[in-house]
Amino acid sequence: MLHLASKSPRRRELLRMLGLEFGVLDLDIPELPAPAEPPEEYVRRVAREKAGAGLLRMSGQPDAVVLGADTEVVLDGRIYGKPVDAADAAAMLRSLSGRTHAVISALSMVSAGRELQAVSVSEVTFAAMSEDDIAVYLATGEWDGKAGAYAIQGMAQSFISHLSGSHSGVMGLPLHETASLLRGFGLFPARASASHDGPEPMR
Ligand SMILES: Cc1cn([C@H]2C[C@H](O)[C@@H](COP(=O)(O)OP(=O)(O)OP(=O)(O)O)O2)c(=O)[nH]c1=O
Repeated sequence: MLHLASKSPRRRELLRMLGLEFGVLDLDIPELPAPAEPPEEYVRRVAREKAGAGLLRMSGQPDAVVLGADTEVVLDGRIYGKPVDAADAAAMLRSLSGRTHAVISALSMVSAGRELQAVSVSEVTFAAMSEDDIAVYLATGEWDGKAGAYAIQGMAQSFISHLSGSHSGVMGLPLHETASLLRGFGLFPARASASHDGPEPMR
């Protein structure tokens, strides 16, 4: 049985699109880069820690397969995680304004004795944002809980002028790579008996 080790409603919605049945594990994994830790290594490490903690939680079930994911925004080698408050979000948006940044999403899929990993890197270009634009965006609240203080699945599309890469990857769960890992575990495509409620609206 597949379990998604994530509190993120976006990851749940995206994984549902692949038509599999899965459980959800609510875990709290500390997210803090080590000094001088390269961004991609950090994102991989956190995804692996989430999956590993999920597997530990499922230790009574030897056939459990657990998926963990992590997403960070990276600009000039600096990692932008989830903003702590609106002022932090404003500072992030000012830094991203008028520039192209990377969004790195890492996946780790584990079972007892096996791990597969994948990484999706996308490039996102922001148009220049005025202080007014930033204030309007902050008022939507969309930035809360999102790496880099924006959500590509929402109003942020009004200032994203270019995306090169994976839309689902920027949202937190790159579905092409997820499907590849699931194939590696013999879980994709889903058997016809798996129920599929269909995608729900993005938030
Ligand atoms: C850049 C971007 C990020 N995000 C979200 C995806 C992730 O949920 C979040 C990055 O934080 P993460 O730490 O990757 O994930 P999370 O804390 O939300 O959930 P969990 O650790 O329990 O799996 O930012 C968007 O929804 N849209 C975007 O455009």
